[in-house]
Amino acid sequence: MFSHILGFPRIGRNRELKQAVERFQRGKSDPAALRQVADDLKQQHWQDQIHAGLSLITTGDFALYDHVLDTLCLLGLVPKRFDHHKGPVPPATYFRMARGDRARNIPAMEMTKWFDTNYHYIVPELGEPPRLDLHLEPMLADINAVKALGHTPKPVLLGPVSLVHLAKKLSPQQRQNRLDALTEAYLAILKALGDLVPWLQLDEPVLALDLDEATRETARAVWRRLNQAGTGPNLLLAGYFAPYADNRKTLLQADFAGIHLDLVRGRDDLDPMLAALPRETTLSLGLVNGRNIWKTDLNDAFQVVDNVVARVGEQRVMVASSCSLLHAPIDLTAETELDKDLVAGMAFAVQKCAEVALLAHPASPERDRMVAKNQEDLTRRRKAGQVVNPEIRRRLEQVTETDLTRHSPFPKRKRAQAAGLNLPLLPTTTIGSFPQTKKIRAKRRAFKAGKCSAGEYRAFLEEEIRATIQRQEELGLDVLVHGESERNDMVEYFGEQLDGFCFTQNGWVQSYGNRCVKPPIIFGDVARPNPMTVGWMNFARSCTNKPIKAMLTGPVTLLCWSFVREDLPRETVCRQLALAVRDEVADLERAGFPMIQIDEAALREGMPLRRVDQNIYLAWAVDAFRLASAGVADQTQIHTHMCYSAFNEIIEWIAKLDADVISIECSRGGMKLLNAFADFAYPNDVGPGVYDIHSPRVPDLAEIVRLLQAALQHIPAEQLWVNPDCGLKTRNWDECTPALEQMVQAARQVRLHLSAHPVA
Ligand SMILES: Nc1nc2c(c(=O)[nH]1)N[C@@H](CNc1ccc(C(=O)N[C@@H](CCC(=O)N[C@@H](CCC(=O)N[C@@H](CCC(=O)O)C(=O)O)C(=O)O)C(=O)O)cc1)CN2
Ligand code: MET
Ligand SMILES: [Zn+2]
Repeated sequence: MFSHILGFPRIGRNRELKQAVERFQRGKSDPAALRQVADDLKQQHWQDQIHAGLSLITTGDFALYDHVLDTLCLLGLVPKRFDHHKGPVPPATYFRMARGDRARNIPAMEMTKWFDTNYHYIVPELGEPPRLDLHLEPMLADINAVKALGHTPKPVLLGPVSLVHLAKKLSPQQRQNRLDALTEAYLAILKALGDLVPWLQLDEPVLALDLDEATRETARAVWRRLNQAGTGPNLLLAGYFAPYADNRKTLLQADFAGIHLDLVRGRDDLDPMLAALPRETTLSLGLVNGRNIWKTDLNDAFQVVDNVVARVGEQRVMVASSCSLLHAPIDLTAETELDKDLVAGMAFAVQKCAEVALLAHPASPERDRMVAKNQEDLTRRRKAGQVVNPEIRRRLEQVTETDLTRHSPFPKRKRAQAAGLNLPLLPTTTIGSFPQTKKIRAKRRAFKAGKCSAGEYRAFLEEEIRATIQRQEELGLDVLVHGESERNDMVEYFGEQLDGFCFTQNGWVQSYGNRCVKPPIIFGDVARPNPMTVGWMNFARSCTNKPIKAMLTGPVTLLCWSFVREDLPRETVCRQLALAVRDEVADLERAGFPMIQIDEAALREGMPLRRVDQNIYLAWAVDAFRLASAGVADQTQIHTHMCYSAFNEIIEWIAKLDADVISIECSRGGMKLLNAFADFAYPNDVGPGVYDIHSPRVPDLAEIVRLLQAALQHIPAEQLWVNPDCGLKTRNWDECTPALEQMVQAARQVRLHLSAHPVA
């Protein structure tokens, strides 16, 4: 029986990739040095898979920045503005596509969420007629490298249907035309692969989405053509993150030699798939969860494998991870500080490879022993301390609708807040974080390593906060923030102060390009033993007479950006988090903070991919936000923030959050997002981002004025706030100071214009 994973994490055990990419971007290394790091990492990942005992070794899953960007480069699909004509895309151009170019004033390609994960991909631009120019050398080199190790490579390629579906908006004709061209390109790839490898994994993650009949029809035609190529490897179609559900029929009609099932998210697919499976088709059983850090229940998994083998025969079964392991940290053995009972229940990428390999073993005493050990480990984890907190469970039972509802409706609150705050029209503010400089990170590392005392660390951060506030005063911003310099990450920082969480030392996961996160682990009931932010906020307030907006992360985002226990419904864990945030909000209000921002950056991302599941999620997610935020008096202004959010379909739910002010990412889309707000007559205040913080490029005054004027077409001036798209932690001061100067200047200019031309 074949065993394989859908992809391995790319960053390296010690984030070698991040360091190498940053060195290259700073001009401190050359393409050869960068390539050497990439080659070493790939070798390591193959060795990890070989060592685990997997029978197919995955290639083509590595990327220096993003795998969608790599696919575009493999196909030669470089947008015109990057001025690349023919030949392999050099690294400098590759990174320019991802990050833009400040010196040459070339905007970056867009980046957005990869399905419902915290990974971000580069959005393909296929608006210009494609000039396909295949560069298969890296793909073939990897295949040959694995062969040279004496193993069977299984290359992965993002499929044409998904590539076009994920691209920036195309007309139906453009879509068809691009698909036709891509199909030819993929046929050429199959031809080039010939009989070099037995399988090619063709990823078509769009199968996790609700597709209309026309899209399915086109997809089927494309896939059939690839499958009828008559040359090249067998195609193993891989979808993941949701059941295929009503896309199943299309898939079955496309003649794939193999079909992968995500049996973590799509267990319901299994029986109907078995019932309808063509006689020759191989099934890949995705039994090991690529999205979480808990061990697989091997007893349960073997039952599935044994059943399927009994039905279709061993020859036609593979075992696999549910999706790519990109979303998991790399190696549990690096974690020496975690509670041993909890560790007994965990598996990171390397351990998951071993689980998959084991699942391909035929029944034997050895296998029985491994399963027994697995069951013992799972029991040990279940019994680990602190899992149940009776007080929290009691409090949650007592929550009523009143706890989820503000005292007065928004118009009345708005008057009460205006009286206390005295802000100008179009108030200017930021989203919370200011640059996390090397200096700040180095100090935190020294503190965590015991090389700097708590007092020294505190004094250092207070100086950072004081300086950040002074800079904001100099910039003339209306509502100030403390800058978040004390936070390693907006989720990890709160997790560290809550019961029920534990932390890895090195459990990094790629979020985009060189940026990684270290998601905390929620293993037990969540409770907040002490205030988490009040001390820093008080200090910030002592530095200025201007209003300070206190800064929290909301319950849904804490949930989505953590690894979560699986013995309670997510909804319940989320409500526990909401209670903890609610207590913090109450403490901040009592301490006299009239503005509190509760970030829900992940609210949209956490939405299930299938429409049938969405309303259930949105209902509990919105309730969790309300539970966290609604306990305050009318005068207290609740802000929230969301990034990368396609809101059009969920605007009613956004309104139900009933935040007094919402700031959202908008600038790259030229305020198009605001159509939804205008069409729905969104009642509360809105701060559409007017400055793209994801690029080092500094916007000019006219550009921001234009965006503000566009926003005023949709949102009445009385409801409009002025702010960047997101936090500034990834920028440096040289980038964000001039950008914020322009932003404040633009707000002043538009205010003047409004007072000279009052709207009737
Ligand atoms: N969880 C989460 N998800 C998110 C976001 C977010 O902010 N958090 N933002 C959106 C975009 N995604 C992002 C993800 C990560 C980063 C980011 O800046 N990550 C940092 C790491 C942040 C961190 O946790 N830093 C720690 C540890 C830093 C570190 O690496 N320290 C070095 C030393 C640092 C030095 O001397 O330079 C070391 O230990 O070796 C800290 O500050 O304490 C990075 O990759 O560089 C930004 C945006 C969406 N998803
Ligand atoms: C990813 S959303 C970021 C919100 C947070 N308050 C910040 O400014 O960094
Ligand atoms: Zn954001």
